Amino acid sequence: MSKVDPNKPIIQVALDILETDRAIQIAKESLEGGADWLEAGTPLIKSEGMDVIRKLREAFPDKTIIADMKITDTGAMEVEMGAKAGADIIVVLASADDSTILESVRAARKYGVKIMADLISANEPVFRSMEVEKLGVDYINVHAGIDQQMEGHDSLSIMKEVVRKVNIPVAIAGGLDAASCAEAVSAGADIVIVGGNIVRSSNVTASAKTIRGSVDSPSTVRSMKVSKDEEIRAILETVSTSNISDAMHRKGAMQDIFPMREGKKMVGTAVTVQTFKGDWAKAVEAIDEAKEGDVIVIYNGSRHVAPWGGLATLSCLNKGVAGVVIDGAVRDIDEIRKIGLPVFATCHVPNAGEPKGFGEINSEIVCGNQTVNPGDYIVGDDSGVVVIPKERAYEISRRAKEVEKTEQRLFEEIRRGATLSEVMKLKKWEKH
Ligand SMILES: O=C([C@H](O)CO)[C@H](O)[C@H](O)COP(=O)(O)O
Repeated sequence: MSKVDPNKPIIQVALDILETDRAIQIAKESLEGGADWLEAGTPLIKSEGMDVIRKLREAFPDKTIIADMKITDTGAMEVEMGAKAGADIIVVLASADDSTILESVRAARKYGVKIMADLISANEPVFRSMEVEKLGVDYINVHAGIDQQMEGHDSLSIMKEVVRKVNIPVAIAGGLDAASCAEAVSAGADIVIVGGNIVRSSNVTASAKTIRGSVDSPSTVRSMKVSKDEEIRAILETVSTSNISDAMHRKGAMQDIFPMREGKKMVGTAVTVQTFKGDWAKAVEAIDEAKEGDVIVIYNGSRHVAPWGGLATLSCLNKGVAGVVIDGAVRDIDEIRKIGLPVFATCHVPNAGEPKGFGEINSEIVCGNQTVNPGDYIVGDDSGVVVIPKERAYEISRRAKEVEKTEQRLFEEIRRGATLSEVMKLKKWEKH
């Protein structure tokens, strides 16, 4: 049961933005959507220093402001800094030494502010939550960090245990959306801390309103359980190959592979085919090996003889294959376009070669200068094709989604009249 006000859980919006002026604007839009508390996120504090707390205090004199300083040492000195800059609540890492937490609590009492202990990466988080309560902290935040979220961690199951063990208000953070906010509040969270799903959306006010609705009426929110593969595919359908390449530190794109028909998105898992110039047998046999939702990825290497054409494309359509990628040529381009299956290739040419039978299906290949293994996720769109190694598919798809959300907000700010370099403060962030 909530310890603050069971009928009105608090929405704390985490301003994980790098510039004060953008953070203030996003804070304003979040408040209009029903957010309650404003958090100067750790990246914002690192980028702008304590001045951002002063500016937030100036802009929002009546609002509760949290300084997410994640204090690890010199508790008294840092709490004093946060308090004097205007914060109401200061965040200390629960994994910090007891001496640091005690000093933070003592300083907080002296300056009339509160302490929130963040359980991010704490060993034995449930036990530590009881310890830090005894040390005098005012709030506990059960938190899956952003990097941890990308690998599939969430904080809900731990939070459910923590709320039963402590008597102080409990916050939860870590990639929360409307569904997980509702679940957290139903399980007893007093404060939901939401970053990306509010601050990086193109319509911050509408996103905050959606979260407000789910937090105030959690029983009306439905969540659907899906498999990891379904989750990965669903995310990949919504992001672009450029988002994915950004998420992979600007890697993963196949070279010299182009869509044979634009406007066709392709998402699937690889069936790989190693073929040889002038031989189309293995490429076509791979259609029988492929399952619904697979992408056939072929290395052929010839720009003059095509191992693929219209008949093979139609066979793929019948089997529910998601698309085809060929490091090499295709033919029957008019038929391929009519059939509508996404096909990506180096070029097109009328010659077909012969079905000789050399090569291999489902071994590691290199296609478009990228290594592809069977089962890797392959995404294609008008910009080209990217390969996501299957071992990192969940993480990369989540990171690509974050890239896409960040861009949505940048698009919105550019629509309002700024240029890209202005929004990104490009000069300031050039490498020195
Ligand atoms: O505290 C946070 C993180 O460690 C970066 O500073 C985030 O503010 C917190 O996780 C909430 O953000 P989302 O996970 O994006 O909702």
